[in-house]
Amino acid sequence: MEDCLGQDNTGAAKGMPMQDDRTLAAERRGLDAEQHVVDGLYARVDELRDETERRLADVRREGPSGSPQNRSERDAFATLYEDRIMQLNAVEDRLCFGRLDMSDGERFYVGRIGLSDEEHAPLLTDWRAPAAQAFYSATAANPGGVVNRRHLTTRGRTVVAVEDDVLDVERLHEAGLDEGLAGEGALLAALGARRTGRMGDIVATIQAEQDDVIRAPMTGALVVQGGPGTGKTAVALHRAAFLLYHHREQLERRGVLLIGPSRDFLRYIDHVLPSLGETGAVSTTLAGLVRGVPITGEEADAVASIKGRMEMADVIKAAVRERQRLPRRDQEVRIDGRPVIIRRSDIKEAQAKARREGKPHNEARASFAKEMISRLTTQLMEQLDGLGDADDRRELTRDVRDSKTIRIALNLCWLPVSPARLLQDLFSKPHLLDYAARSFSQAERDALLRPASAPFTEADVPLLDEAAELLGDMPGSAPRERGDGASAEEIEYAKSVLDTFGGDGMVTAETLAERMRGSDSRLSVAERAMRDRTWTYGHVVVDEAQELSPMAWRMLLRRCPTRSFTIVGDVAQVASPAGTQWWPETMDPIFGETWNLRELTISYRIPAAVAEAAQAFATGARLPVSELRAARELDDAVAITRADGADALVPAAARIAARHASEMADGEGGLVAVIAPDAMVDEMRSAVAASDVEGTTVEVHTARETKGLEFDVAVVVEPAAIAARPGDLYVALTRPTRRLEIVHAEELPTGLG
Ligand SMILES: Nc1ncnc2c1ncn2[C@@H]1O[C@H](COP(=O)(O)OP(=O)(O)OP(=O)(O)O)[C@@H](O)[C@H]1O
Repeated sequence: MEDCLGQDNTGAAKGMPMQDDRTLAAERRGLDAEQHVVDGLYARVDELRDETERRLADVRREGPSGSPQNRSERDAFATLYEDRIMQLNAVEDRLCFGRLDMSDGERFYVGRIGLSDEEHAPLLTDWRAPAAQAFYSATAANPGGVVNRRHLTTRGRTVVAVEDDVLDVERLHEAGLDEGLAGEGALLAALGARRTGRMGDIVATIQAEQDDVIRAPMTGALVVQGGPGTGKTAVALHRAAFLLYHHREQLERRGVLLIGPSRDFLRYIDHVLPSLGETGAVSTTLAGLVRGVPITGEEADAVASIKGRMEMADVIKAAVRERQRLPRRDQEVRIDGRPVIIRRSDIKEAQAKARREGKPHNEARASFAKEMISRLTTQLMEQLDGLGDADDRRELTRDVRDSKTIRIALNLCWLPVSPARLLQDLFSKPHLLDYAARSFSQAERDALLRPASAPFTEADVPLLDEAAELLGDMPGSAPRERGDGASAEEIEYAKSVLDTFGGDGMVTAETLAERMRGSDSRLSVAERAMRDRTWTYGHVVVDEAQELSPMAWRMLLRRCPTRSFTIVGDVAQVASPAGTQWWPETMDPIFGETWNLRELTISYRIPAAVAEAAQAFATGARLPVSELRAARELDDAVAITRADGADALVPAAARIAARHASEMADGEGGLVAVIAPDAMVDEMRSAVAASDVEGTTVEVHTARETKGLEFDVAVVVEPAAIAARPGDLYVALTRPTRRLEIVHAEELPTGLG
């Protein structure tokens, strides 16, 4: 151990200059030694991949013959091997990124996945394993048995740098280690990298305050508040990977649901979990949970705000109940010339009976209809003066059921309806709104009114879901596949299969048993979950959670009755009128005592000067900002340009964007975003297209579209207009990793000057 302690990639302990040949030679030796280890690790991955590919080929070669049991067993194994190959491919980049030297002389390497040799001797420790925690949490003051923590930087399969944090001061007489940021060199290199438009994992440089969140227990709800760029999204994703690793049995069966604010955002993060070796999470937007209804409409904030209120649950309930109607009077109908009376009192009793069964409206309709048909048949039987037998009753039942008049009459009393239709009717018919939303003011009801043909909006999503819950499946729809799970016997069998063939920890016996059950069970958890609206997940991760309304939370709670949530957000960035400005106000009613708040305080995205400007604006606008320190200082990180009048604004912004784009095109490339007020976006797009630069993209966005995203350079146009919603401007100002350009014609908002 002695040879490499206290040396960084340049061979020197922190603070020690490397000057002479001896140091350089030691550095070379250090790199060579690590290269040797890393070569061994990649060789093991190759070996495992070859072996799995061989097994997959064997399974495929057997073809579709044999008993159904054999076939489904083979299918299950094929899926298993395919998953494993995918996992081994996904960990290729930066397979190993750290090494820990412990005070008892033990040494181990930390990487994306755990690896062991044929004799099961450990080669690489999974970053999520308890033994790897010290890599993220050890500090000089609290080394936890770590003498040295080494960061390995690799390019492809080559080790290009090593960097040491010496933590045992006694042994090495070394001091001056930073307690807040572990491995600053590796961290700063990661933070300074050009942005690609796709988020990468931070597994090699997770910081102590982030690690605390990632490894927190799974029970209850964990709310993580943090300013822009503090790594909330990164931490949420790494936490999902951590939980999947530690609670594999539970989570593999129920899955993890990840809710993001937009499709663009989901695309931005979609590499992260696979690169951590996890493919079991379902990522979607709230709207994505309501299938088959396009969400394309927009509406005023005031309307969205009303729709987000918890009282809307009662409105939807009343709207559904309104479909169970009582006729004003009895109605006489003739069946084969014989009279029967559809009595108001019978309908009332049959409805009450059907409701008592507790099924959703559409599903309970069958009970209502059955009861009514029985009562009407009894009326006909009575006309036979006691001479009718069971066969007569059966025949009369059929006559009643087949009568169109009766079907129409019963439908009017208990009308099956889809969630979309229910909402369309509710919001387009004033008398329905007056009935269902009677606790609302007249002005609120008027605000909710819209034409029946109006498209659905984001704020309708939780309402559609609420309606779907109360309505259930339409009569005649295909039965849902429920995740009832495999029987104990099937699980036992799967265990013995695993013992024989060796699953290599890739899959639990339960999952394998479910996959072996039949064709549909072979679908992944994600696929099954997405097909079944009533699917409940093992854990739910919510990003940009400050945007969710009380009705949206209600919708998510239904998907995780155990209330195991990771919730990340920033109340200062809230844009939705029904969102959260203060976590306790939203969380207390939902989670009671079972939620915890953690804060992240260091921004890894924005340079210090950008953080200062954004915080000054936010404080002036009285946004509920939390503490924010920037991990990096960069020169010239903020520039302000005053355009010569409103007409000069767009050309000025386009020129600045083009200048940065061309500078970047000369270097490593990168991303430039122009963030403009909604009304200026089209004009800005044409101006930018006209000054397009080869090889670099300049994107034009509204502030809201950039939520959660980041760019090397952000050109924020006319902040005063964006600041109509202060949270939007705060988001816009905090997107750049390198430089913030502010271009304005109007006065700048308070704090930005
Ligand atoms: N420990 C870390 N090591 C390296 N990079 C990090 C670390 N933590 C965060 N980052 C990087 O900082 C950037 C911001 O992270 P992230 O998007 O997760 O922040 P956020 O808190 O969700 O921001 P916002 O509130 O603006 O959505 C990302 O590029 C992320 O990869």
